[in-house]
Amino acid sequence: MIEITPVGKLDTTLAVPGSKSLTQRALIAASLADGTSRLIGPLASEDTEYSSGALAQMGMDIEKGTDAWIVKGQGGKINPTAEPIFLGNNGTATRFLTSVAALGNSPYLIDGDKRMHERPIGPLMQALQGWGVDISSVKGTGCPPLSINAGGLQGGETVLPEGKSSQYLSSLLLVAPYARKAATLRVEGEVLSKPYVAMTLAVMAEFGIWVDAAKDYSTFTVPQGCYKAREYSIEGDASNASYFWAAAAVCGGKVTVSNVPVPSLQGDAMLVPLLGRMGCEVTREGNGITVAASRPLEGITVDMGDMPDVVPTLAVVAAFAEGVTKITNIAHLRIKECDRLSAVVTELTKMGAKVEEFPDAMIIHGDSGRGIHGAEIETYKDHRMAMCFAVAGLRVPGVRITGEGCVAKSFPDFWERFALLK
Ligand SMILES: O=C(O)C1=C[C@@H](OP(=O)(O)O)[C@@H](O)[C@H](O)C1
Ligand SMILES: C=C(OP(=O)(O)O)C(=O)O
Repeated sequence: MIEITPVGKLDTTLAVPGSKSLTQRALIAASLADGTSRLIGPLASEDTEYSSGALAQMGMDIEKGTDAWIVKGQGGKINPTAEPIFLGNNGTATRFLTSVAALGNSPYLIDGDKRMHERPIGPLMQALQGWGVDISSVKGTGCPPLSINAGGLQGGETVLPEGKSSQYLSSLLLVAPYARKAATLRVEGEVLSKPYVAMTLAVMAEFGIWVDAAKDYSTFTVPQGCYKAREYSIEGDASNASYFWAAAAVCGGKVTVSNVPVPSLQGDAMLVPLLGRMGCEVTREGNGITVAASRPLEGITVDMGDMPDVVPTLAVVAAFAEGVTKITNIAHLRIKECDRLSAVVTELTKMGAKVEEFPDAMIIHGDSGRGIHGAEIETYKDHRMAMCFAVAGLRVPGVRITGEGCVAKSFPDFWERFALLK
C-alpha cells in the first residue's frame, strides 16, 4: 500500500513512456512486414512484455534495446507453438493476436488470466469465422481461452457484429492484408472507441497498407499486401499523461507533458480540451501539452464513448469541481481490467463524493472537493484505478492506494514519475 502526500500548486514538466496502443500496433505491423523495422520509444511494460513474448512465440524476431526495438519481420509467416499463448489481462493483445494466430497453419490456444476469461471476444470470433477461421471459446463463454485451428484467412466479405470493443475491428483490419483474397469488413451497430480504429488505420498506412474506410466505419475494404518495414517513432502515452494533466487541474499550478504531440494519433489526448471546458488553461509548449489551473473548476456533461480509458481520470477531477459532471456512453468500461464504471463510483463514494451509477453513465455531484476525504482505495488489479486515485491523494490527505504494483501493466515507473509532481 502507498499513502499519497498532498501537494500545493504545481510547476512540473515531465515525459511519459511510449503509447501502449501504438507500441502494440507497431509491433504487429513490423512483425508481419517483410524486412527489419526499428521502433523508437516503445513502451516497456507488463502488457507489451506479453504481446512481444507472444509474437516471439509465433516466430517473430524482436530485439529490445533501451530506446528502440529491432523487429525482423517474417512477411506473414506464423510459426506453430505447442504451448498456450498466455496474455495475462492484456485485452488489446488478446484481441489482436487471436487474428495474428489465425494467419498460421496449425492449432493455437489463446489464454489469459481469470479476468481475461470474463472479457468478451465473441464478435471477433464470428467475424473470423466469416473469413473461414476455425475458432471456438473453449468454455463456450464467448471469452478466452480460445482454440484456433488456423489455416489462414480466406478473405472476401465478413461481418463484425456490434460489440463493446473497437479492438475486434482493429484486430481484423491489422491482419486483413494477408488474406488469400481482398477482404471486405461490414460492421454492424455503433463503433465505440473510434479513435483507436483511426489509430489502427494510421499505423497500417504508415507501414504501407492503405484501407478504404467508410466515414461512418460501417465498411472497410482492405487490399492484399505486406507491411513495409521501416523506422517508426512512438508518441508518449496520452492515457498515462492524463494523470499528470489532471494533477494540475486538481491542485492548481501547471504541468507540461513534453512528449504527447499535437495533433496526436491518440484519442485520449482529447482529455485536454475537456479539462479546458472545466476551466483549465491548456496550451502547447514545444512538442508537449501544458494544463494549468488558476480558478475553480466547473462540472461538464460529456459523451466519452470514444475515450474510455480517461473516464476514471475525468471522474476524479470532477469530484473536485463545482457542480454536476455527467459522463455518458461508457458501458464498455465494465469489460476493462475490472468493471471500471462500478469501481470508480465505489471508490469515489468511499472518499465522500456524491456519485450516481447508471448502466452506461455516471453522474458526479462536485462541491469543489469540500466533502472529499482520504480513504483506503481498492484498485481491483487495475492500473488506471491506482493512477487516477493517486491524483485525488495530491489534494486530500489520507488517500492510501492498495495493490499499487498494478501500474506495471502500462507504466512500470509511474510512482517514481508521480513523485516528480511538485
Ligand atoms: O485498441 C486499443 O489499443 C485500445 C482500445 C480501447 O479498448 P476498447 O476498444 O475495448 O474500448 C482501450 O480501452 C484500450 O486500453 C486500448
Ligand atoms: C483497457 C485497457 O487495456 P486492454 O484492453 O488492452 O487490457 C487499458 O489500458 O485501460
